[in-house]
Amino acid sequence: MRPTDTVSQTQPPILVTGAGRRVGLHLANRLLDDGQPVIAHYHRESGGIEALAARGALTLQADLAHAEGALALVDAVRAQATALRGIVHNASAFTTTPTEPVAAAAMFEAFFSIHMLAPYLIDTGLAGLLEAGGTETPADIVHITDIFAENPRPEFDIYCATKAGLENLTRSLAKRYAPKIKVNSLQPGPILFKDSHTPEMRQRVLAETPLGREGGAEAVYRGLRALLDNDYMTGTAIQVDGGRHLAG
Ligand SMILES: NC(=O)C1=CN([C@@H]2O[C@H](COP(=O)(O)OP(=O)(O)OC[C@H]3O[C@@H](n4cnc5c(N)ncnc54)[C@H](OP(=O)(O)O)[C@@H]3O)[C@@H](O)[C@H]2O)C=CC1
Ligand SMILES: Nc1nc2c(c(=O)[nH]1)N=C([C@H](O)[C@@H](O)CO)CN2
Repeated sequence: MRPTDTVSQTQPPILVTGAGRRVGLHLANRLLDDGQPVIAHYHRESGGIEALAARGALTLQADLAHAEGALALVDAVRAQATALRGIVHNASAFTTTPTEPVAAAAMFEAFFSIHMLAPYLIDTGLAGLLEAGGTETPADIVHITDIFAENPRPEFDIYCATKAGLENLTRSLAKRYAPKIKVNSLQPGPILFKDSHTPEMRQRVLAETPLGREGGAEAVYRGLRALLDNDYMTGTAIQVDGGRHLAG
């Protein structure tokens, strides 16, 4: 754990996990653009995380593939902040399931930890800071899942199953923490392809997407804003997918 700065006292910060690159980095930067203090969790060092620190974000490293990493992150946040405006669970791993059983088992343990156990330990461990925000507006927990949590793709069965578990935790924690904390999920679709996606793979995905294009990280930020700015939503999900969930 390496805190690199103190947290601004203007208003309670929002913790964003997996903020070192891609969507998580974009969410952290856009929250800072909006004057919202940020605690940026990261896994591996990156230029993006250094830039967030230079913008005043508190940056904290943790490997969420193990419970100890999540528990250490909770301790580090509690040592640096007396209240939180929100938590955005963006950290995730994404790959097809190996055919070899031992490798599949190891992946299941890691994906269960990253997608379910770490969010659960962080949400329950930091609920007191969320409730200490001191305003009438409920604090926010946002779980970033996937449209395929509802209708899985078998080649990604472990990824989809653990994301589905996070969806279910969204509803349990929404019941548990109301009215002081809202708990909702964002279900992205084709937001940002990886370099490993071939042109054929991209074309196949976009052919199943009514709006016909990649959404981009800003589409996820607009979904996050919709949840943060609405004090009458909890236990629900917003699909940010260009309509791909309609593909069946
Ligand atoms: N991109 C897309 O089209 C879609 C994305 N989503 C979801 O949106 C979110 C953001 O997507 P995207 O930016 O593409 O995700 P990425 O896979 O590019 O990044 C996820 C983040 O999680 C971090 N992470 C991975 N493993 C660990 C670990 N063991 N401990 C802690 N952090 C870890 C990564 O850090 P590092 O790289 O340093 O390991 C990275 O910062 C994810 O939850 C994803 O499942 C859902 C559907 C579509
Ligand atoms: N953690 C991640 N989850 C997902 C990613 C990703 O890059 N990282 N990407 C996808 C796919 O691009 C999919 O949405 C389009 O085929 C899904 N989840």
